[in-house]
Amino acid sequence: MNARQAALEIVTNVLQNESYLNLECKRVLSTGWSVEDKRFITALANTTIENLFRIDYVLNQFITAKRVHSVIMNILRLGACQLLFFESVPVSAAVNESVKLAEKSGKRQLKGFVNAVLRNLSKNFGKIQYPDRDEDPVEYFHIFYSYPKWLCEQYIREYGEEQAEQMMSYTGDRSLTCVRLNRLRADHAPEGYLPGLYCEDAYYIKGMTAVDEIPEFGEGRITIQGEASQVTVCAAGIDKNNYVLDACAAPGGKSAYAAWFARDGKVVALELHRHRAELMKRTLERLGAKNTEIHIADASEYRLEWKEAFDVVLADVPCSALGLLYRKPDIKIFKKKEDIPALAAVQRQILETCALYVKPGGVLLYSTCTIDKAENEDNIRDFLRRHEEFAEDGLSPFLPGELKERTEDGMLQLFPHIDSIDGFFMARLRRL
Ligand SMILES: C[S@@+](CC[C@H](N)C(=O)[O-])C[C@H]1O[C@@H](n2cnc3c(N)ncnc32)[C@H](O)[C@@H]1O
Repeated sequence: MNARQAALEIVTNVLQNESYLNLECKRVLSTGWSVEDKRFITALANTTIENLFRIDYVLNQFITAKRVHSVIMNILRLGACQLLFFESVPVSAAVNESVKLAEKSGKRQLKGFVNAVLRNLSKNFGKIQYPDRDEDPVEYFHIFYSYPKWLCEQYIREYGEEQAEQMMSYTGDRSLTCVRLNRLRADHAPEGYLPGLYCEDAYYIKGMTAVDEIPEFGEGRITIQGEASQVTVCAAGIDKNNYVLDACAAPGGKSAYAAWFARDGKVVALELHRHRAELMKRTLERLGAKNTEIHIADASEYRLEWKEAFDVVLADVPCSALGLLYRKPDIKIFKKKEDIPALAAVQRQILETCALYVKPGGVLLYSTCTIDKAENEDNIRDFLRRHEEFAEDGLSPFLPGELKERTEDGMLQLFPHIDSIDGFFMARLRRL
C-alpha cells in the first residue's frame, strides 16, 4: 500500500462508516510507515475531511456525470485536496497518482474520468466561483470553511460575522502535540519539550507522529492532554486530602490529573461505557494514579451512598465537542443541529444528580469541550435558578493570569482562535 492508498482508506472509512478520523489515522499508521509518509498521510486525510464541503463544491464545477461511484468520488476528493491545498505536490503527481488509485481500486474504466476532472480543475483554478460573501455569508462560510450551515448560522447569530469567520478559519499548529507532565512519576519535562501557554504542567512536543515513538509516554512520565482540559482540572481547586468524584471520566485525563492534586485523598472515576472504562483503567495504571477507583454506571442515576459525600465533583459531561473542530474536523461533517437538545437534556440530568453528591461547602465543576450556549451557560443559569443551595464561585483565583479576565458570572468559555487551545467551557459552583 502506498501513502495515497492509505489516505484513501482513512477517508473512505470516515465517510462511509462514520469512523473517528484520529482513530482511523492511528490504525492505518500503526504498520511500519516512514515518518515522512506518516506526516503526508495524516495531512492529506485531515485536510480532505477538514475541507470536504469546499472540495465537493469545487469538484462539482468540473463533474458533469449525474452520479459518481463513492470510491471514485473519494479519489477525486483526495486529488482535488492536493491541487487546492498542497503546494509541495506537483499538479502532475496529484493527477497521475489519483489515476493510479482509480486503477488499483478496481474501477479501471473510470481512470480517464478521474484524469479529465482533475486536469480540468488544475487548469481552471482562477475560474472557481465561491458563493458571494456579502450576499450570502452563511453559504460562503459553509463552503469556504466547510462548516455545516446550521453552525454557520448559529455562530454568526451569536458572535457576529467577523468573529464567526475567525472561529471557522482557525486551524492551530498541527505540528504541536500538547502533553501533561505527570508529577506522580516525573518531576521535570524531558529535554526539547516546549513550555505550555497556561499551565505549569503543560508542554508541547513538535513533530510527533505517534505516542509510541516516545518512551516517556509508556513510562507514564507524560500523558497526552490538551491545555484546556488541564486548565479545567486546575479550576476545580482540588486539595491534597480531597475526596473527588469525576462523574464522566473516560478516557481518564482529568481523573489522572485530579489524582495528583488529591494525592493524599481519593478520586472516584465514574464512566457509563465499559470499553471506555477499560481504556481509562490502563491510563490510570500507566500514570501510577493509585488513589483512584473506577465505577461503571450512569452518572444521571442517583446513588444514595454518595449523598453529599464529595469535596469536589467534576461533571465533564458528554457534549457536541464543537470546541475541538479545528483539530477533529470529522465532527463538522457528522454533528447535527438536532443532536444538541438531546445532549443538553442529558447534561442537565447529570448535573442535577451530581449536585446531590457535593458536600456543603464543596465544589461542583461543570465542563464541556464545546462552544454552544445551550450546552454551557444556559444549562448553568437554568441550574442556578432552580438550586438556591448552590452559587457561582469565582473561577479567577484558580486560573492562570491571562484567563482570569475572561470569566463571566463564574463561567469561562475558551476559544481556539483567541486562546490557542481547545474551546472548553467551565463553571465553578459552590454548595452553600
Ligand atoms: C467529555 S468525555 C469525558 C472526558 C474525561 N473527563 C477526560 O478528561 O478524559 C465524556 C465521557 O462521559 C461518558 N458518559 C456519557 N454519558 C454518561 C453518563 N450518563 N454517565 C457517565 N458517563 C457518561 C462518555 O462515555 C465519555 O467517556
